[in-house]
Amino acid sequence: MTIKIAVAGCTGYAGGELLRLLATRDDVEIGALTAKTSAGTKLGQHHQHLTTLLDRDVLDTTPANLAGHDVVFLALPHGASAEVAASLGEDVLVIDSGADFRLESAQDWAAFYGTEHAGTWPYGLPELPGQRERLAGSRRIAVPGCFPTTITLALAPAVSAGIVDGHDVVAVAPTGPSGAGKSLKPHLLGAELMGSASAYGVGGVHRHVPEILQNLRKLGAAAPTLSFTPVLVPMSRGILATVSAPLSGPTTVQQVRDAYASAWADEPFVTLLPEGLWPQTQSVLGSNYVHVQVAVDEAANRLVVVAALDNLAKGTAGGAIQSMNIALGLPETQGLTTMGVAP
Ligand SMILES: NC(=O)C1=CN([C@@H]2O[C@H](COP(=O)(O)OP(=O)(O)OC[C@H]3O[C@@H](n4cnc5c(N)ncnc54)[C@H](OP(=O)(O)O)[C@@H]3O)[C@@H](O)[C@H]2O)C=CC1
Ligand SMILES: CC(=O)N[C@@H](CCC(=O)OP(=O)(O)O)C(=O)O
Repeated sequence: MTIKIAVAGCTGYAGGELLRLLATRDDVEIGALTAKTSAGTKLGQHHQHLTTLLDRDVLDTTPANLAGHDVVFLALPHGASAEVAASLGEDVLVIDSGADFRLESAQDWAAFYGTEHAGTWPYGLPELPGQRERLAGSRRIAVPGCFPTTITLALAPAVSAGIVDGHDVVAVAPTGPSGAGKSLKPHLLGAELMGSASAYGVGGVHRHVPEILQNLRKLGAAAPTLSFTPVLVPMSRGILATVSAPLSGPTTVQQVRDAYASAWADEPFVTLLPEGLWPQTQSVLGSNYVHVQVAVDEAANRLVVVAALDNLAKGTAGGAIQSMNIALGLPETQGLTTMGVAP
């Protein structure tokens, strides 16, 4: 069976990574590639690394251009997905990289995005309890944000096992500018970015806070609280999150390791590193893996977890393809790499 796919938002970073991962698959046919202001250009003008697709035309994002595909990936700015999705048949698998359909609470949506809530689709994080079953056969999938994937997975086994209860979670996460998309932003110009690290979205205002709390509740946390600080650093891709939370009771690091190893024994893309190895962004670049390491800070009585992923791979496009595989009944790992790129 050949799966005919379209990518709306093909000229952006997420669209480019989707195509990098999909173009080499024998079971995938690359159909329409669409955008907005770039319509009428060639894909090679935007993604010179996509060698076999350089001559492909970038079309306008219209219902007619997106018709006739088995899967349509939406890699559009927040707020643009609902209208496009509404024009696609219910039999078409629509996978949205944006935030529009991630949150269950319309109040949270209004508070953090300031527009009308479009709705809620099955959430594309298969590692959450029961989520593979929800994704199987689904025709609408909301891909998680890159920080929510990192921070949720960092804590998931600990919350599920009751090692922490999800209150007073503190997360600090350096990330690269590719997370902000390709459009021009003054604070992302090379001169401002190079050689400097800067916090942003400080004080509980980043829009990923409600999404992470929603995930922690799904893992069993009754009343989770989170203080989250993203930090922009000069590396093109990657997230390295350090997440800590108070221990529920006396716990050794071996007990924590056992809980993580057992929770992830069958997970294809999340792993607890061997003792002594701490996650590095470079080791997961281009791969769909999340690398995790744990420690117990006895003096502070806190669990400390460090997690690394590639925001464009497992954090967006790789996660989207993992969910597509599940939805279509394909092997979950098809077309996704486990090895990073180094040095
Ligand atoms: N970058 C990342 O690491 C992550 C991104 N995401 C999400 O993925 C989505 C895409 O992000 P990203 O690729 O970084 O963004 P970019 O800004 O790099 O790309 C946006 C794309 O959408 C197109 N576009 C913009 N407005 C419209 C519109 N109204 N109709 C049709 N096409 C439009 C642009 O086309 P044109 O060239 O014509 O302007 C471009 O192709 C966002 O919702 C983002 O939040 C999620 C997790 C991580
Ligand atoms: C550096 C930078 O700005 N990163 C982005 C990452 C967001 C993302 O990629 O996820 P969404 O799909 O929810 O936008 C940010 O912090 O908003």
